[in-house]
Parts: sequence; C-alpha cells; structure tokens
Amino acid sequence: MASSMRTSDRRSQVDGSTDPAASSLDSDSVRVIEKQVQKRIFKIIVIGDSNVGKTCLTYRFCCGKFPDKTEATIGVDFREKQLDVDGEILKLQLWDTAGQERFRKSMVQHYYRNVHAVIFVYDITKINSFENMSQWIEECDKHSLNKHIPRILVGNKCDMVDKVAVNTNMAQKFADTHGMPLFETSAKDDDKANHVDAIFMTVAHKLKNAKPMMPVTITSFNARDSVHLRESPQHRGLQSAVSSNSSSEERSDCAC
Ligand SMILES: Nc1nc2c(ncn2[C@@H]2O[C@H](COP(=O)(O)OP(=O)(O)OP(=O)(O)O)[C@@H](O)[C@H]2O)c(=O)[nH]1
Repeated sequence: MASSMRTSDRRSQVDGSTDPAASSLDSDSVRVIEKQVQKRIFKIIVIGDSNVGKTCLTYRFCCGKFPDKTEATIGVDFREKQLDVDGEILKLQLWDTAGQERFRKSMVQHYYRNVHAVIFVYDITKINSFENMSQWIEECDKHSLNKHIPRILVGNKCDMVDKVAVNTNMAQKFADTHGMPLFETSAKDDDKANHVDAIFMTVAHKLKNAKPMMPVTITSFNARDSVHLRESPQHRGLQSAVSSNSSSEERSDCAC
C-alpha cells in the first residue's frame, strides 16, 4: 500500500508537472523508481518441535541478538527483514510457528498458504527433535507444499558442545536424502551470529533466482482473531510487523 502510494504520488507530479525536478524524469527513470519501491516479499516458515529455538533464531536474525527471555509461541510470531541480494532488496517475512501441537492446530492451514521457503529446525542436543523432522516434512507434503521451494535444515544449540545428541554425519545424511542444505548453528552464541545470517542469506539467494512470486500480506487473514497475542517482546514484534506492512517501507519491524 505504502509503495503504490509513493509511486503514484511521484507519477502525479511527473504527469501534472507540478514538480520541476520530477518533470525531467523520463519513463525509464520512473520504471527504475517503481522497481525500487515494489520490493518482492517472500514468506518463509520456520518449523520444528517446541523448544528447538525457532523464536531465538528468527529473533537473532531480525534483531541481531539473543532474546533475554522467550515463551512458547502461540499460533505464530511474525518478523520481517529486508536484505540486499545482488542489488535487489528482498523482504523476508518470517513466520515463527508454534512447535506445540495445542498452540498450532488452529493455525496450520495459514502457515502453509503461499509459502516460498521452509526452514526446518531441530535441537542438536535432543535426538527426538531430529527424529521428528520426518514428520515435519510429512506435514509439508500433507499441505501440498510445492516440492521445488527452497528447504533448509538447521541444527540449533551448537554452543552446547557437551550435550551433542545428533552428530553431523547423521544430519548430513538426512539433509542429502531430502535435498536440503544443512546448517549447524547457535542462536545464542554471538560468534555464530554471522552463521545465522548465512542461513537466511542462503534462502534469500535461492528465492531471488526463483520466478516472481505473489506479494504476501500478513493481513490476508484476520491476525487478531487467529493469533493469540501476549505481552512479550515476540508479540510486540508481531504487532510491529503487521503495522510495518501498512506504513513505511523503510521501517524496521524489529521490536527489540
Ligand atoms: N543454549 C542454547 N539455548 C537456546 C538456543 N536457542 C534457543 N535456546 C533456548 O531454548 C529454549 C527455547 O527457545 P525458543 O526459541 O523459544 O524455542 P521455539 O522452538 O521457538 O519453541 P516454541 O515456541 O515452543 O515452538 C529457550 O530457553 C532458549 O533460551 C541456542 O542456540 N543455544
């Protein structure tokens, strides 16, 4: 909404010659401006068992730090970040989904609608969370997710070196079987912050090369009816993300 407003404002100045600077713009320049304003938006869902660190990973990426405190996600938390990928600004809309069945069941169909990429997360210290990856993949298939959209496997909590329960070979084999790249990282460890960025950068590069996608708007369903809001930094993130969709393009949605 904000982008088209801005584009048409500029247009009316050109057509109406009310702005001497704008009147000198030719149609190529207008097209360049439109391209800059109309950023492509991609919906990425982050799924996996409860407590594997989905909230912490998305928070680390969008807010640049490990959250002081997290609570179980109820429904979904939204975060958004813009990335410059080879000269094009892409907007990544991250859906940090609930791992607990009771907090996700009413939302599942929304998670999988118009998804452009999936990030599967397990906890390297919890073998169950890794074994359950097959079920998360099955859930994607059940919701008829396009098999060609980018999928990434992430083993989180690598800072807990004494408690490793899922070794890299095992995870790599699984990733290869399912044609996914594997990342092992830690949302907590500041030294691995670049590593977390690399996960999302990889997704963004894969998306950049995909064919143009329909814009996704968080307000395409009634978020307030479907998502249980709580007073937590994550939910302030949700509200901020919703409002950033309807206001300024340049606004950061980071609630930290
Ligand atoms: N040591 C360590 N702890 C982490 C890491 N990431 C998350 N945690 C902790 O793991 C717990 C769960 O993290 P969340 O990000 O809330 O997990 P989640 O997957 O979003 O959980 P649900 O919302 O229930 O689906 C919290 O206590 C975090 O502090 C990590 O990289 N290292």
